[in-house]
Amino acid sequence: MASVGSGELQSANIFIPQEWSDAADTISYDSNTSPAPVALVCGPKNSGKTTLSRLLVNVLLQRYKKVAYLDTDVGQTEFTPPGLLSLTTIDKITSDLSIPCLKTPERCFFFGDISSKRDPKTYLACIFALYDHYRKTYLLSIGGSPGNAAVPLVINTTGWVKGKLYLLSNLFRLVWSLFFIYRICISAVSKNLPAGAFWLDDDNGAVATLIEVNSARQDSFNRSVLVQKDARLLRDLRVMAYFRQCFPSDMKITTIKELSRALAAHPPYEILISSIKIKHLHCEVPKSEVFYSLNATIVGLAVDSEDSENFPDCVGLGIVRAIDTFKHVLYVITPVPKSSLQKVDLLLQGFIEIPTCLLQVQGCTSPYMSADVLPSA
Ligand SMILES: Nc1ncnc2c1ncn2[C@@H]1O[C@H](COP(=O)(O)OP(=O)(O)OP(=O)(O)O)[C@@H](O)[C@H]1O
Repeated sequence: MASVGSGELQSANIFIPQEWSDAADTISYDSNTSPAPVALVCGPKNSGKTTLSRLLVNVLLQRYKKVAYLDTDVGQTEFTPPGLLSLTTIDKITSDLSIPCLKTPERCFFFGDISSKRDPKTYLACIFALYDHYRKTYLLSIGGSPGNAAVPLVINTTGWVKGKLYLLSNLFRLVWSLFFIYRICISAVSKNLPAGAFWLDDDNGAVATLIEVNSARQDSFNRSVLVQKDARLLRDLRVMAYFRQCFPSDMKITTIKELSRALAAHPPYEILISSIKIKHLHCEVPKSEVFYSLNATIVGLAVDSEDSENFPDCVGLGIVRAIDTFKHVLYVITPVPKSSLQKVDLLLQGFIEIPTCLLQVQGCTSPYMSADVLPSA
């Protein structure tokens, strides 16, 4: 396959400095080794980790048919709505490095929060389960053979802030087949991750190559800086883009008001309460309050694992539209296809919320969005 360098992969509003290009090309020069490379991108919040990860995926797709992407950034997810930890395979180069797009992950868990803070143990365990899935599917079964059959892995991490070093170090240690660690730095040294292989114990030999690059954005003094973004707004947009998928793409929904009304009018799925389990993550809810807490919220639609050691697979998100306690039925809106929905037997509730802007549309009465639609508890 003819190869173009990473320089040719940049998009209009994204600037790829030479340093980034060279760093990204390293992964493809060294890719003749077996097994396929595993690269992890880390650095401070808003330093460009996601943008660099997308560039790495594009560079790898010039050499490999498929690239796996392990998204550990629950607050700013790449291919899913927020609150999910996922492993996705990609087979097409992204033409615009500045925008995320929704994709159906190969494996996905509902973590149910936008940060690992509340439950770092479960967070790391989910990531390890996803990595293990990658390892068993793509490293062990194919024998790690180089070439088109091999599937490299890019891991994007959550923005590093002081106090979270143990979490990142543990994550690095879990992923034993790491080849490259891309560490993005900014000029304000105190905000950077410690230099060198900070995650290794003294007696643990370093195997991964550490590649340090500066953030691409510079101020007028040529200092590498962070680009602030409105994380909450971006999360709300991802949730709305996700539920927009409930409707055909040619249906005219261009404003929040139109989406809100379309969701209010959308026929929900009926789920018999007796056919599912309900689990609240990160908090305990008294039995008598379970339905009150579920009503008009976002839930993870999951398939309970028979093996209690495993996390339940999540097939997507749903909005609990209403609950009829007399009929023992839950009404759920979701873009998940019926075939996948039939396997769902567990609803997971966390802290992922319906965007306020969707609930506050003029003419709709929150949380039911409009009158005369469905009975509720
Ligand atoms: N090379 C670049 N050229 C232009 N803009 C960039 C570049 N790198 C990052 N940005 C912009 O900076 C902002 C932060 O980038 P990005 O989302 O990649 O950072 P991040 O480190 O992944 O953030 P987070 O810590 O929230 O996960 C975005 O608006 C992005 O478009």
